[in-house]
Amino acid sequence: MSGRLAERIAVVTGASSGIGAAVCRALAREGARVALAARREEALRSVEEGLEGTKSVAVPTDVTDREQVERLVRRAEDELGPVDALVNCAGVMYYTLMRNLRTEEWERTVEVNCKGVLNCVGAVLGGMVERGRGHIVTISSDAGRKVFPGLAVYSASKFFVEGLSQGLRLETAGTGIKVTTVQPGNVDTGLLGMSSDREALERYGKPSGARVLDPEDVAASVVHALTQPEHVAVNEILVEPRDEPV
Ligand SMILES: NC(=O)C1=CN([C@@H]2O[C@H](COP(=O)(O)OP(=O)(O)OC[C@H]3O[C@@H](n4cnc5c(N)ncnc54)[C@H](OP(=O)(O)O)[C@@H]3O)[C@@H](O)[C@H]2O)C=CC1
Ligand SMILES: CC(=O)[C@H](N)C(=O)O
Repeated sequence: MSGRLAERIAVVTGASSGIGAAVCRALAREGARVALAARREEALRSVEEGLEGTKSVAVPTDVTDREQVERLVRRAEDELGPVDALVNCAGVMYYTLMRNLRTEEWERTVEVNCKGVLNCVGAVLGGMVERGRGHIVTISSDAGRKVFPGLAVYSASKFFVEGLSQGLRLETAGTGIKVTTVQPGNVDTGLLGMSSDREALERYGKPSGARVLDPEDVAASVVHALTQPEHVAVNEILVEPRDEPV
């Protein structure tokens, strides 16, 4: 398979829908071998079936479970080869007003968006350092740069991802590893459907009417970061709908 990422091996979480699925398709088109991870097995397999002519493996995984994530990376390495790139797309977003105390949704956000990313980074980092190469890309958000009302916990989780990535980048400089965050504004996916706090949704979750991003627009940013020359690190990409700047 030819392409700018030929023979590169990528693990993509959140691969069963939205941005993660688009990232898998874009990486496969560039020739990468892809390990797809998320919890919904059927959706994962249907994304895998749509990948064009590359080797892939679909591994049902809950990123909040460290053992499952370690198993994912072992499967990827056994079936595809040493992992060159991790793309963290798995995430949840709940519109909640702090005073409405949606504590389960707060906890879920921390579990998936913060601990899930830590579990995935922890599972690939040792191998990348040993091999002297690797790229960790995390789908953060424009909410990782600026807090949105109704999204205090979500924004905080994305600030966590930004802080983690900065620290990782500083500590791994000189080891051959690159660390990128992609910070999308609104993207046309099912992410909004998760909120149960009607008041928060009503106040802050209504679409502006502007044309938002497609998942493929975000996937293109991931491919851009992954296809730079060896000495070039694209550390952050802010990509927003033209008519919704924050
Ligand atoms: N849509 C938007 O406007 C924006 C989205 N983002 C970020 O993009 C990322 C992807 O979201 P998006 O594509 O929009 O939404 P989707 O809801 O389409 O995708 C979320 C993905 O995360 C997976 N996921 C959720 N929980 C877990 C878990 N515990 N373990 C493994 N996988 C999990 C889901 O798979 P499954 O349910 O099968 O486990 C799904 O594949 C998120 O991190 C989000 O914060 C950032 C900015 C804007
Ligand atoms: C703050 C936002 O709504 C952002 N578009 C996101 O979904 O992360």
